[in-house]
Formats: sequence, C-alpha cells, structure tokens
Amino acid sequence: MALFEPGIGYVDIAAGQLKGATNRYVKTFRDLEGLYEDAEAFAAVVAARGDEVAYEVTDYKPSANAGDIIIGVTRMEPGKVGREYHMTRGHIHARPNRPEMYYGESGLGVMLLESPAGDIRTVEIGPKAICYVPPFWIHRSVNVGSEPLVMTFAYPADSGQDYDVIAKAGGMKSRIVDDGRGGWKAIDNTAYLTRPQALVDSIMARLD
Ligand SMILES: O=P(O)(O)OC[C@H]1O[C@](O)(CO)[C@@H](O)[C@@H]1O
Ligand SMILES: [Fe+2]
Repeated sequence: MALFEPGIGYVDIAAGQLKGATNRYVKTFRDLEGLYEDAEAFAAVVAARGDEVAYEVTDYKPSANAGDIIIGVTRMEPGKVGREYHMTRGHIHARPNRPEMYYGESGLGVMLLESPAGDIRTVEIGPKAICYVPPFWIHRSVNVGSEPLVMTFAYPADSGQDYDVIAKAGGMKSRIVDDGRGGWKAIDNTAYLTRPQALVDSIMARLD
C-alpha cells in the first residue's frame, strides 16, 4: 500500500470555507425544489434570489478508499422558506453504517436525524459543540439561527450519499420550523410515508 502525504487545511469561519480544500460544491436556492412544505414561499424565494448560494461545502478528500477520511466545512445561509428554516437536502450514507461528526464553528444549527424506521432525533449545534451522527441515521443540517451556520465535519471517505431514501418517503418525518418565539420546533411532515419493513430491514442489514 502506497503512503499518502499529510495534509493541512484552515477553517475560515468568516468565509465559511475550508482553505486548502480539494472539492467545493454549492446548492443554490433554485436547486432545492421540493424540499420545503410551502411551495408558494419557495417560489417567492427563487424569484428573489434563486441563483444565490443556499449552502456551500468545501472539503479535503485524500481518496475514496475504505479507511480514509473526508474533512470539510459547510456554510449555510440563515433564513426561512415560509415558517421552515433553511436546510440541506439531507441523506443517508450510501454505505449506511458509516458515521459522521460535525463541529460547530459559528451560528446555531439543528442536526435533524431520522432512523430508517422513522425515529426522530434533534441535536442543537452551537460553537464548539461536537455532534456524533451514528451509523444508519439519515441526517440533515438546519440553520435555526440568524447568522450563517458554519460547521466542520468529518466522515469515512467511502461513505457516499443516498438522497433517494428521503425522496421516496416524501421528505424527512419532521420539519424544523419557527416556534413563533424566535426559536425552533419540530413538527410532523404531513407528506411523510413510512418505509416498508422490508426496506428498513435491508438498510439495517448492510454492513459492507
Ligand atoms: O449532501 P447534502 O445533504 O447536500 O449536505 C451536505 C453535507 O453532508 C455532507 O455531504 C457529509 O455527509 C457534507 O459534505 C455536508 O456537510
Ligand atoms: Fe453525511
């Protein structure tokens, strides 16, 4: 096995980027069609700022080899679509038993997690908080603050991302919305379809 060289990156909190990253990807508001409950509010956001960056990911990916690691930074714009706070698309890892960690740099976020069977967890992430996303949990970041949310993350390099698991269920089981007092609360997603037990079993059985 050939050796890789050590690497270094710098978290630029103000820019919300990893300087020295090998990859960058952005999602504009226009890219997020179908995520939010309020289609009218979403159309208004797209009309006003459809090409603006809703969130940006810069990461350092030495390889996609088993046993390697991806380290990066996510920056999310603050704000809401209707009453719903800005969020990432969310995913389960394509190899679902791979975990992830997130470290809060600035702003206030909620990690919304859902098990394949539909159990929900929410974890608040402020500066210096470390959030452990366990294997098999679908996860989505939500910016519930009034400032950009910047988080550093790391996860196994061969994890991959599966977006279908959310799309086929009509979204995640919960939505993170304004509680009317400047905070947030989780409410039911009325479009949610519970996964068939056979699908849950097949996800939970994957250990490769
Ligand atoms: O892949 P999504 O759901 O668009 O969200 C991006 C986030 O998830 C990750 O892909 C990590 O799993 C990061 O790159 C980033 O923090
Ligand atoms: Fe992930």
